Amino acid sequence: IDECKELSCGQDEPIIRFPFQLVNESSQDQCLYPEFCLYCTTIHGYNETMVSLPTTSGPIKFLVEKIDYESNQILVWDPEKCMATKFLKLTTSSFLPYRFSPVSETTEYSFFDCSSLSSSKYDQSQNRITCPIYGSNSNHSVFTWNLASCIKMFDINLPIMAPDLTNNLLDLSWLEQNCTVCEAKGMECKWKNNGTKGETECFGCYKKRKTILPKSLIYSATGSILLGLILIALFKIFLYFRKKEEDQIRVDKFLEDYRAQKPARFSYADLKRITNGFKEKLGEGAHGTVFKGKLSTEILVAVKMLNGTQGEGKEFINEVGIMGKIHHINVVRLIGFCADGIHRALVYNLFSNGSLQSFIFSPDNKDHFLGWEKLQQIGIGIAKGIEYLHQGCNHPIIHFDINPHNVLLDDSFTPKISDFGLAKLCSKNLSVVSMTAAKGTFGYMAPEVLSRNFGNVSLKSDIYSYGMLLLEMVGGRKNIETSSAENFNVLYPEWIHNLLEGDVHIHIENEVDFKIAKKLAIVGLWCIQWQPINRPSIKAVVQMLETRDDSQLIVPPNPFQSTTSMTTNEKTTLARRTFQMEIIQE
Ligand SMILES: Nc1ncnc2c1ncn2[C@@H]1O[C@H](COP(=O)(O)OP(=O)(O)OP(=O)(O)O)[C@@H](O)[C@H]1O
Repeated sequence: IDECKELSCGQDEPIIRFPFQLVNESSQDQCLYPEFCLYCTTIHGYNETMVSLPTTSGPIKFLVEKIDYESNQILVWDPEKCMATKFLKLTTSSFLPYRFSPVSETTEYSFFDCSSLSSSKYDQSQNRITCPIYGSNSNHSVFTWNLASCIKMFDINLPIMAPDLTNNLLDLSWLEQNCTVCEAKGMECKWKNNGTKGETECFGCYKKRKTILPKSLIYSATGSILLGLILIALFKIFLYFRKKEEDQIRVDKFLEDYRAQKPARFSYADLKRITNGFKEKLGEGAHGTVFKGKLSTEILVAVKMLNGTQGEGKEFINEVGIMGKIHHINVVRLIGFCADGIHRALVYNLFSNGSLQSFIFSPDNKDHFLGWEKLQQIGIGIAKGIEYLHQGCNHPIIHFDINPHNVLLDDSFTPKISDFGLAKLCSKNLSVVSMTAAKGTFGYMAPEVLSRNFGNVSLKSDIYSYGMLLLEMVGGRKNIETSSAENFNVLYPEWIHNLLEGDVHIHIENEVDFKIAKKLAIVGLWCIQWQPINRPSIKAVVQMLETRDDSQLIVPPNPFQSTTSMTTNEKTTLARRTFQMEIIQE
């Protein structure tokens, strides 16, 4: 827009901007604020800037010599070379928004009437009086200007700056126009078109100001940018190599961890060192002796030295093969193994509390009984371990030897299933397993493992063993000791049935505890159903144990119901008969 252009009447003429407005001399009606309207004219072939001040005693024209927008001052020159006359006019009329530029000290001015002088003498170029009225600073000598023929009119003291009256120059100030609102918006002011006089409006000039930067600044800016780019590049290179290094560390760590998942192989000499010469014996099982060992100050281990008389070591290979693949919180982790000549050993984490067997006590035995809450947690833990073996691995694993000896307890009594010597890997969808020999621990073995008359060997065989373990935990006695070796399997569950019917008295005061005991017993009874098909899956077992709604738990049919009128001896005979059914060899 026009207001944004830098206007002037010529090369050396003052720049015209707000509050001034440049108009054509002929079209003064465009003037929005006449006192601030400037126009261009030519005098003696020179471009000049003119202002016409509309005073009360008529308009007075001046040439504009200089405009100082900082101090709001305008220096004007009288083209008629009669500044004294115009000065007197101005002193006697209002010429707002201008005023004389004030000074701190008053100055005395003397005025002379020189109208009697011939016009030829009004020649300033020859130091002659140029006007009928002459005004001068009183200090000036009257002889300088040949004032002898003039009549002194008067002297006045004015606190204004008019030292150049004789030079036709006059300094005027204009009242500052309020432009703060526009400036606050980063815009500029102009007189409002069609508005009342003095009304302003804002406008924006978006032209780019041409700025010439010093060379040193350009060099230092370029240098800084280059330095910045080099630093960024170096930082990126550093990040790249650090990321690469981190990746390598991650891969190494992964490989290390991956290797750690596999059981390590120990020599016999290693085991001797680890166990401090097989010094501390933890226990003894059918397949070997277990010793305490130390891998490091933090890792304590149990080293199970297998009996050397174990033929081709099939069970050993089996256990290493299976254990190396499985990792679950409720399954013992195999740390390593030893196959060094005739020596074979398995190395596990050490579980300070030993096997569950040593924690099965009657609730009446207040000193040793673990409490029903803890028993329930242990029961659930074992079930989850079995669930992992049955359903969580690549191939379902049947343990075949779930019993309290093969459940170890860590510091916080988390159960860990161990002893995989008899475990068997099954193909994924096969729930029926071929068995060439019935093996396991007497008392926990499912009937079908013993005799094919009871059905096929399957995952349900572990459920049976688990059921017996649960019932043993509830009864607080070791089932194989219940009665004679012949009737243990029959009498014990019957005892539990009687417990559920309230016949056999176990002292449980607490309602919550009673519910837990009842739940464990009911689940145990379902697990030891004679027909594998009637036993729940391990998933269902976990669900039943974890349910809070025990109203859903139904006591399974009592396989001994029809014999309620029999004496214990008669039941034992029946049971023996049942057990004496023919074992079908595969
Ligand atoms: N990792 C272990 N941490 C602590 N004690 C253990 C560990 N492994 C075994 N034991 C102890 O050693 C005993 C013997 O264990 P082992 O597994 O050899 O025999 P078992 O399970 O009792 O019998 P079998 O080997 O005939 O099944 C256990 O009863 C237990 O007290």
